[in-house]
Amino acid sequence: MNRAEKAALQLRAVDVLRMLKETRTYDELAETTGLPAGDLNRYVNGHVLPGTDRAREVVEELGREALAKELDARIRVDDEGYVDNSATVFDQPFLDLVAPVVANGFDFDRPDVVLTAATDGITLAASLASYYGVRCAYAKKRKETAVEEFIEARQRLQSGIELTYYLPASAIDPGESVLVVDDLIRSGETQELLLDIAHTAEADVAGVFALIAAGEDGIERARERTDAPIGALTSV
Ligand SMILES: O=P(O)(O)OC[C@H]1O[C@H](OP(=O)(O)OP(=O)(O)O)[C@H](O)[C@@H]1O
Repeated sequence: MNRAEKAALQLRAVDVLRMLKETRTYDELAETTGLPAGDLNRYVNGHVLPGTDRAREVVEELGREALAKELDARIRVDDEGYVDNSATVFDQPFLDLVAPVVANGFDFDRPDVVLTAATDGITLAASLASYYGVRCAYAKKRKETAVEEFIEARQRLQSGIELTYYLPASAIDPGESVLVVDDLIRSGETQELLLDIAHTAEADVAGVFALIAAGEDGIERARERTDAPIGALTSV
């Protein structure tokens, strides 16, 4: 890890501690983290930065657990099992906290491009791309007028409807590494289309990530398509 990466990790740990502090006293935060309340006070107030080892623990362990809990609290599932996660995908600061936890807590290699599908995956993909310092690309269900060349991926869904996603061909270069992300994975049809796009672009897949896995089908479907690591922050 170079100096800039260390500093980024330390600052992310402070972000996670600040989020946890919102609903806790310093004594409670000390209990949650196992760190002395005095140190926590200095971190949260920005007087001192946690060391790299502490920062990593906070981001990878506590951060992941705390964010998964926060995510669970925000998800609404209706009577038919459909998930409303607008409280999450509209909250860019929250997703900015998720990004380092995903980048450090799962086995994804740093990608060249973070790829998602419009619409709801975009804010998560943007946070991750910004964290890694790489491009964010999103496939759309319609062709953008001024773009000449597209990569297309088409599939007949279980419902019988045909779904096509289009990505400008210039968005991914052959040999680049792509992290495929989305807010939700349910049937895995969308992830499969995104993996098809990555394949057509002759890109490598760094991993597949969803904030929420609704059931196991989607994860299993993605697993059939790639050997890359696959993960979700929480499942319903
Ligand atoms: O695993 P799957 O069964 O493919 O479901 C997951 C997809 O469904 C939702 O998108 P949707 O198609 O509703 O489009 P939207 O993001 O524009 O709402 C969600 O954002 C995922 O992309």
